[in-house]
Amino acid sequence: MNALTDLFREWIPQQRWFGGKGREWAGVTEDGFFLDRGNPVLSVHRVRIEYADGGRDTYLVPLSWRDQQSEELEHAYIGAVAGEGQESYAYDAMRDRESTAPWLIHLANGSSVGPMHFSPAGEGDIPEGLPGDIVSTEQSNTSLVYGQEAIFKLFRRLEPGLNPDVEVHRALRRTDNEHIAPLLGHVEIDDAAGGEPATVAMLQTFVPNASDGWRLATASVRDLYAEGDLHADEVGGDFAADSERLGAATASVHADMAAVLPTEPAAPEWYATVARQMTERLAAAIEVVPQLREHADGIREVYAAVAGSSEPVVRQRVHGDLHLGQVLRTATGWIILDFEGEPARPLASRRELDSPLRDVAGMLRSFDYAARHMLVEQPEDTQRAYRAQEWAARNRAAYCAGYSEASGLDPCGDSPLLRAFEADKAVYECVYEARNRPHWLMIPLQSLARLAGRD
Ligand SMILES: Nc1ncnc2c1ncn2[C@@H]1O[C@H](COP(=O)(O)OP(=O)(O)O)[C@@H](O)[C@H]1O
Ligand SMILES: O=P(O)(O)O[C@H]1O[C@H](CO)[C@@H](O[C@H]2O[C@H](CO)[C@@H](O)[C@H](O)[C@H]2O)[C@H](O)[C@H]1O
Repeated sequence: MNALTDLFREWIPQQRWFGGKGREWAGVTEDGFFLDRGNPVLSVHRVRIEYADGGRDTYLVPLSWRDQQSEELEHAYIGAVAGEGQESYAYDAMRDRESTAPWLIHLANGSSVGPMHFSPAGEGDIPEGLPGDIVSTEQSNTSLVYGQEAIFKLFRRLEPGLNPDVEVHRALRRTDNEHIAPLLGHVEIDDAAGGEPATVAMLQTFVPNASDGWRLATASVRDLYAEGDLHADEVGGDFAADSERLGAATASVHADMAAVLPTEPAAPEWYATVARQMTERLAAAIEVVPQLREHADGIREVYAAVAGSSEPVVRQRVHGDLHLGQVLRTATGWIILDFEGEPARPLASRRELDSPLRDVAGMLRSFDYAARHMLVEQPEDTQRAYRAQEWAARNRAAYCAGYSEASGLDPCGDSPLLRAFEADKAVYECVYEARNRPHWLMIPLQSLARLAGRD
């Protein structure tokens, strides 16, 4: 019979949200408590993993329990564990609709259950009583949608401190910004050793009838590829007007973040610090993606230009991982989601003040991705590569124009900082792709060749 930790050892590495793929496990321990003793029973487990490389992570895993195996729940089945006198069958509670209601009930009541504390953001706007359905585009976290009204995001990897997604959305509630989805509540868990609590989850208003930017942008790229003789501005699916509106939405959210959260003019030494941090990240990335070595000198030069720069920068809180998959287009405009920053970075660094150009660079990278991801299958098709370049250039320019019009600041002039942020993001993407989608690694690698001036 399995011990729970044996099940976790087998099951967790296969999960999309697990960020330690490829790392050997040296040990695993868990502690759990019951969040709901109804039928099914819902338990929550903190799973502490020690890696052979000396690193550690703690993941949060909610389980639902049945006395008998259920055919209907086969997709969520994890394994059998010896219980008191009989076996119990463990299921992934986020994929078991019948065990999704307690999260909202506890949030509406502002309960504390064991080490877990539920905090509603306002009065009476939590749709308790509805079951939640898992969002199929599961990424670093796991989300449940409750009846098109609210979306509950479970942060899988626990870190001490308030998650920036909760922190920023909570601050932005005061601004009524029309480009974000309002926060409805959040959940924290105490640290067993008496440290700061970790953020476990957040609940947000669900944005109905929306399409994400990645889907829309890639549909536009497909339209362009289908029309062999036309330019990006001549085909039906031109995306430039949307890119421009997206630029304006980004500027509006940046302005409100600066209004309600701290800001600070960059000190002269900030530029050198940023350049050093990016250089260090490159060195670490080369260990994971040796193909980066070929471009390393050029990239270091791009970073060195920042160290000597005096571009005026007011540092502020930023999104930190802005890309087309993080924005939703509704009938009236764009909504920006997911302010938790790059999931692989330590929380403290994701909460640091930064230049808003960090986000602009993220979105510019995303236009590049949208244009080029269909070249992965046809790397030799130079005509398509040319057209991809044309689409990316048109939409990047439109995004910058929208940002500039809304903020009065052109983010995309000849800026060493912007270029370096693009390179830094592409280095991050190389590591991300090598770990998650190796066949897409060529997308950021080719961009780095261009940014580093070798292509
Ligand atoms: N407020 C919302 N309204 C509608 N859909 C949402 C909302 N928040 C997130 N989503 C959907 O859920 C997906 C994952 O959400 P996201 O916050 O980006 O999680 P992750 O951190 O796992 O990437 C998004 O791509 C989006 O399609
Ligand atoms: O949405 P997440 O917070 O999980 O972000 C991670 O996954 C993204 C992939 O979905 C990754 O984004 C990269 O791929 C996108 C296309 O799928 C592309 O639009 C982005 O520009 C590119 O960076 C993101 O970097 C990662 O943090």
